[in-house]
Amino acid sequence: MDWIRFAKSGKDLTGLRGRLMEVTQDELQKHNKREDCWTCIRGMVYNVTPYMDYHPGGEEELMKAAGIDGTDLFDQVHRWVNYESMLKECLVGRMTTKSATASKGES
Ligand code: HEM
Repeated sequence: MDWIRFAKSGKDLTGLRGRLMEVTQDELQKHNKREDCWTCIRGMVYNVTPYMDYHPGGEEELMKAAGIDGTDLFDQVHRWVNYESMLKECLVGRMTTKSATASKGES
């Protein structure tokens, strides 16, 4: 099956059942493994774990952006790729604008 069909198959690709969350830097960094991989592109955080096997550039390349802001890496290779449309079902949420210190102690 190709990625677009897989992504539209109705599976819960983020594990969040469609809910979006505000993602802190700390949280993003935790998801830096092959089996649990998030990356951030232009402020939006995506769970790219299900996309791993489908990425035309391969797993190793995609893993370079694991748990970090992958915008620069992404732009260096393929600025024109429509990731927003491709990864719509993988959207976890937006990076929080709060600084790590400001959000400490908040629940
Ligand atoms: C996270 C979202 C990403 C998406 C949706 C994505 C999507 C794609 C797509 C659609 C292609 C094929 C492009 C084409 O043939 O014109 C591709 C190729 C490639 N991607 Fe990504 N990519 C992502 C992230 C990354 C990152 C972070 C890197 C590097 C660190 C990367 C490295 C590459 C490389 C090296 C190729 C192969 C280029 C080639 O052989 O022609 N990608 N990617």
